[in-house]
Amino acid sequence: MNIVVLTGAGISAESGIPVFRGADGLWEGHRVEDVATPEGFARDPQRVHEFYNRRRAKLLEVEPNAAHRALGRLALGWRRGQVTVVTQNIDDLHERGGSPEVIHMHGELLKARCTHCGVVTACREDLSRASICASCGGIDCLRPHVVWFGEIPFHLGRIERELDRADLFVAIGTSGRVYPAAGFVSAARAAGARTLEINLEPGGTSPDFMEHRSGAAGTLVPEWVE
Ligand SMILES: CC(C)NC(=O)[C@H](Cc1c[nH]c2ccccc12)NC(=O)[C@H](CCCC/N=C(/NCCC(=O)O)S[C@H]1O[C@H](COP(=O)(O)OP(=O)(O)OC[C@H]2O[C@@H](n3cnc4c(N)ncnc43)[C@H](O)[C@@H]2O)[C@@H](O)[C@H]1O)NC(=O)OCc1ccccc1
Ligand SMILES: [Zn+2]
Repeated sequence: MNIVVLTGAGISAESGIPVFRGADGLWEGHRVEDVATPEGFARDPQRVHEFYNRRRAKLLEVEPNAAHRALGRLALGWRRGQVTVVTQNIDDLHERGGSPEVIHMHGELLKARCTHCGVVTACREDLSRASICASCGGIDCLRPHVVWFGEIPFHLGRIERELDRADLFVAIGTSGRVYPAAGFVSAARAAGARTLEINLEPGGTSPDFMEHRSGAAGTLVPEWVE
């Protein structure tokens, strides 16, 4: 039985990472166009660096929660097939929670990419226009290694293959508003998978979920895994 798990900001909420939508959401006070698009970065790179520097500093302060750890146990203990964790999150809490392999379809906050030579490097400190690329020596050329709106997500081929052979698709803590991730449940269902949603909100985010469990991921995910 192959399981594909898709996670969103809701799985990291109980670790103290703000979600995107809603009061005190990440998008509060920031126009997506300004901080999460290539055009916004071209217009005002310093504003975008500050937006991601704050999130990076916050990430280094927080810990994975019971939901991250439960998925880590599942992936390490599952003998009846494959467990594939696909996340829209750019934090490293799945890895710190014990997940051996995580597909970051929207990139990773603790990595920077050079817009000159394309080299991706680890990044745990603030980025700015004065940052220097360790590979080509370029300056004012590093950007967060994340996928912005209008950019093609990473690993789509691999993800489509895993969705095709999934027997169970589980979405945890995602509002299902951003594509192509929001379309994965329909693809999995069309491939014959059972589909389960775990989300704080009662109403399902898509008619393609056969089962919906409403509650906090930190409580429901360990229950589901056990
Ligand atoms: C807004 C939307 C309509 N726009 C899109 O979908 C666009 C495409 C598009 C444009 N116009 C359209 C019109 C119609 C359809 C699509 C489009 N998509 C793109 O641009 C994508 C790129 C999108 C990626 C952008 N980058 C992100 N992140 C990285 C950066 C960063 O993080 O700064 S998106 C970012 O926002 C999304 C936020 O959603 P969630 O994670 O779900 O978070 P949210 O706050 O919304 O919800 C939290 C949920 O958790 C629940 N919850 C809260 N607490 C808990 C709790 N404790 N327990 C359980 N659940 C909980 C809540 O109830 C809630 O449901 C995530 O994807 C996240 O990664 N690229 C692309 O399409 O390229 C072409 C292409 C595509 C395929 C093939 C070829 C070409
Ligand atoms: Zn470079």
